[in-house]
This record gives sequence, structure tokens and C-alpha cells, in this order.
Amino acid sequence: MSDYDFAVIGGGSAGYAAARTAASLGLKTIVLDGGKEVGGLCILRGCMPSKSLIESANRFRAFGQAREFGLRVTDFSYDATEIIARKRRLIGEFADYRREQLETGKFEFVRGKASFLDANTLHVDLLDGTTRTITTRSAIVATGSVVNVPSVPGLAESGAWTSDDVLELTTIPPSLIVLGAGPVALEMAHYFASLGTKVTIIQRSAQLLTGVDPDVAKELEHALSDRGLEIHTGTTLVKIEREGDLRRITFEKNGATHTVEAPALLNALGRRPHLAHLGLDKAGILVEGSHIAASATQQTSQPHIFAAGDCCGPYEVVHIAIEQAELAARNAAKVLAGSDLLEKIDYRLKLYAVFTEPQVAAVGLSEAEAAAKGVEYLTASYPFNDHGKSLIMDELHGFVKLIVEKHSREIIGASVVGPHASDLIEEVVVAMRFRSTAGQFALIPHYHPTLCEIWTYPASDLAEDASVGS
Ligand SMILES: Cc1cc2nc3c(=O)[nH]c(=O)nc-3n(C[C@H](O)[C@H](O)[C@H](O)COP(=O)(O)OP(=O)(O)OC[C@H]3O[C@@H](n4cnc5c(N)ncnc54)[C@H](O)[C@@H]3O)c2cc1C
Ligand SMILES: NC(=O)c1ccc[n+]([C@@H]2O[C@H](COP(=O)([O-])OP(=O)(O)OC[C@H]3O[C@@H](n4cnc5c(N)ncnc54)[C@H](O)[C@@H]3O)[C@@H](O)[C@H]2O)c1
Repeated sequence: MSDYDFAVIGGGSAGYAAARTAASLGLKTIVLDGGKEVGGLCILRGCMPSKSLIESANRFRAFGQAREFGLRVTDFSYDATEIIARKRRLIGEFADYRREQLETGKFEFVRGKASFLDANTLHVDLLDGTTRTITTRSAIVATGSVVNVPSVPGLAESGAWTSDDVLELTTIPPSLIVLGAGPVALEMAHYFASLGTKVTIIQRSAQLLTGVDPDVAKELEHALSDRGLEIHTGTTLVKIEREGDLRRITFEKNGATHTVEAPALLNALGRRPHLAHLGLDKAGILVEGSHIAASATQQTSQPHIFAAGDCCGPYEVVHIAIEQAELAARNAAKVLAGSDLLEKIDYRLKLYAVFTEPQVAAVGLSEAEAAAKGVEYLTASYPFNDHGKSLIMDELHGFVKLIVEKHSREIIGASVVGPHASDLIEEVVVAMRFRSTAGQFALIPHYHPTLCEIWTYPASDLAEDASVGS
């Protein structure tokens, strides 16, 4: 007889969602979290603290744009210590709330680092210095991710900041080099640039935000360049040197060698799953590349052990971590009940958003993904510099784009670069959830003048009935 039905390793977004779901299904559940603080990445060092800093930056930028609106804001400044203090206050509140959720008593919550002794037994190094061994009928690994430090010569010794450091920074540097151009790199570049830092971005891929459609990435690059950010894409990092307070980065581009220097350097070269000392091999859990191998049922190579969130991927964002974890818990209950009718994860409505200015957001398939799947598709886009509400807002960068299946005209994807992109995309999510065609979408009433009205233009262009919107 096992101590528990379901053991959750990791109490972040995925772990909490799995535990809540498992307990609601009547499974005797335990959550083991080894972090010094309770909350997980999203609350403590990810989504929420970064957006708190970005909110301050966006408001500061708005002061600088006042003249366009006939306003005079003179003598404005910022205090980075107060920006960080506000972030700490908010994060403290969010973390307290998460701790309360973990301590409701619906499942057991234990502070300690867990590792597998075998496929049904866990060793736990408790935070109070003692140890415990527990047995469980099923489990989920939800241990998240850690910052990656690739083997670029000099990077490890360079004293480069990570996103964790930026979230505690009370002095804003005059200039900064950002390595990478994923969401962490660009959101932090936006934060610093908004506060007046001269930012240089060095990116390996030929575009910003590898994986988003090139037209979207190009538009963001134009907008950020217009704001004065220096952007180098298609580069290879050669070495990083530290000389006194300066960091010098040498990189190659188109066969030529370039050097840039600044007093501050941010390593935003990605994250990797947090799997150290988990004893996955003792439980017979396979790792593929750097991630735990998980099937569409979120089962690992051990059918009674599941994985969710950053530790298994493939999309390391919160709503997917939660979706995977809830599905995994429901499937665990089914496995324990002897059923093999398990649910499979569906990424048809997967979302993506980057909180720069302008923002970037996408749902469903990108053009490259549609092409790779052999889907015949059509696209239509519309620019914000020709849309009434965005002109009123002086938001002139960017566009919206719809992607439809060529024959049915069902919407299969969409992208936005522009103001409030992360909110604008949600309308398409709803439409796609109900498998709307472009024509049906175009007929949905839109209040005037609003930003979301902009969707009616590409929707009308792609409508199955050419008279819609004409
Ligand atoms: C700067 C930044 C900004 C981000 N912004 C966004 C955003 O705006 N939107 C978005 O969707 N995503 C964002 N993300 C990504 C998002 O934060 C992650 O995808 C998400 O938090 C992952 O959740 P998780 O549950 O997999 O991992 P985590 O929340 O990291 O949880 C893992 C937990 O496991 C615990 N743990 C680890 N090993 C053990 C062990 N052996 N035993 C017990 N416990 C263990 C840890 O203490 C931790 O609490 C951001 C990430 C970063 C770095
Ligand atoms: N708004 C959001 O939803 C949000 C915000 C921040 C982070 N996140 C998530 O957190 C995770 C981490 O984000 P991230 O931006 O750190 O990672 P990322 O993997 O998205 O980007 C890392 C960047 O580093 C580059 N890179 C990696 N190794 C390199 C090397 N050796 N030389 C040169 N370039 C190299 C990659 O090309 C890429 O541009 C992601 O999964 C992301 O989705 C999401």
C-alpha cells in the first residue's frame, strides 16, 4: 500500500495545477517543492516581476510621448529603487496567495527537494535539514527550468546578468549588451531602453524571436530600431572579455568580425529543464535532448509518471504548463483506475506573447508550421498606421495577420505586432476555439472606434463569400 496516489514534484504553475486537479478527483496527493521561496518561476522570477518592471517602463515612455498629444510633462524621472520596491510588494502578495493555495489542506504540501529512488519511491531532503521517504502510486515531474549558460568563451567569467539579476537591479546602466533575442532578451531590452539605456542586441538567428513568422519579426525589428536599439542578427558569438568595468563582445557576421562594448551584459541565451539530482534514471524516466520525454498524454517513459511545464516543453509558457498539468492529473486518475482512454494534449490554440512595445502575439499555426504540415493556406494583413483607433493613439508600428485554410477558410492562425497585441489576439482565440471561418469572423460586430475593429479588414479579405465587408 503506497503512502500517496499522486506525488507532485515542484510547486510552480504546473505543479500547483496538477495537485489541485488531482485532489479534486479524489487522489491522495502530496506536493514537494524544494525552492527557498514558494511561488515558482512565473510569480517569483518570471512573468509577473518582469511585467511589473515593464509596466513602469511603459508609463515612463508615455511621459516622453506627451507632446504628440498636446501635453507638457516636464522634469520627469524615475527611481529604479522604487520600481523594484513596487515589484517586490506585488510579488510578495502573489507569492502569499500561492502559498495559501498550496496550504488549503486539499493536498499535503511539503517543503523539500525530491529525487526518485525507484519508479514508486521518492527521497525528500526537507528544508528543515531532515529527510523523508515516501511511496506513491503515480507522480508528476514539474520541476521547471534554470538559466542556460552556453559554452561561449568568456561568458561564464563575464559576470553577465541573468533575468534574475535584472529583476533586482536598482541602478540602470548607461549602455547594455543583450545576448539573444528571445522573449527574455527583448522584454528586458525594452525595459532598459525605455529608461534611457543604449541597448545593443546580438542574435544568432537571422531574425528576432526565432520561430515567429519572419514578417512579424522584421516589423518588430524596425520598430525597435526606430526606438534607437542597435540590433545585430545572423551573428556567431566568438568571445566575451571583461576589462575593468567593461564587457567586450566579439562576434562574426557575414564573414566579418565585429566588437561591441558596454559596462553591462545580459545573458538571455535561453533556459534548460531543471533535472539535476532528480534520479530520473532510477525511475526509468527517459530524457530526450535536454527535456523529459513526454507523450501527448503527458506520460513519461513510465506510464504512471507524468511531466508538465518547462521540464518537458515543448512550449515553455504558463498557460501551456497549466493545461499539460491538469490533463496529466486527469490521466493519472484514469491510469490508477485501470482505464487506458487517456486524453491527449492539443496545441491547436497555442498562444505566444511578448511584452515589448510594440507587443507581439500569435495564436495557432505560423505560416512555417502550416507549410510544414502541408496545409494550403491564405493570409491577409492590415497595418496599424491605416487604422483609425491606432492613429488616434499614435501607435503606428505593426499589423495584424490572419491565416486561413485555403478551401474551408477556417482561421488556423493569427499574429499581431502592435499596441495591446497580447489582448487583441484573444479575440481570434475565441473565434478559433469555435472553428470560425474568416467570413463568420468578419460578421461579428465590432464597436467603433476600437483597436480590435482592425481584425475585420483581413477577415473580410479572406471571407469565403466575397461580398462580406465589401
Ligand atoms: C523573465 C521571464 C519572464 C517570463 N514571462 C512569461 C510570460 O509573460 N508569460 C508566460 O506565459 N511565461 C513567461 N515565462 C515562462 C514561465 O515563467 C514558465 O514557463 C513557467 O513559470 C514554468 O512553470 P513550471 O511549473 O514548469 O516551473 P516552475 O514555476 O519553475 O516550478 C518548478 C518548481 O519546482 C521546484 N523544484 C525544482 N526541482 C525540484 C525538486 N527536485 N524537488 C522539489 N521541487 C523542485 C522549484 O522550486 C519550483 O518551485 C517567463 C520566464 C522568464 C524567465
Ligand atoms: N512573454 C513571454 O511569454 C515570455 C517572456 C519571457 C520568457 N518566456 C519563456 O521563457 C523561456 C526562456 O526565454 P528566453 O528568451 O531566455 O529563451 P529563448 O530560448 O526563447 O531564446 C534564447 C535566445 O538565445 C539564442 N541563443 C541560444 N544559444 C546561443 C548561442 N550559443 N549563441 C548565440 N545565441 C544563442 C537563441 O537563438 C535565442 O534567440 C522561453 O521558453 C520563453 O517562451 C516567455
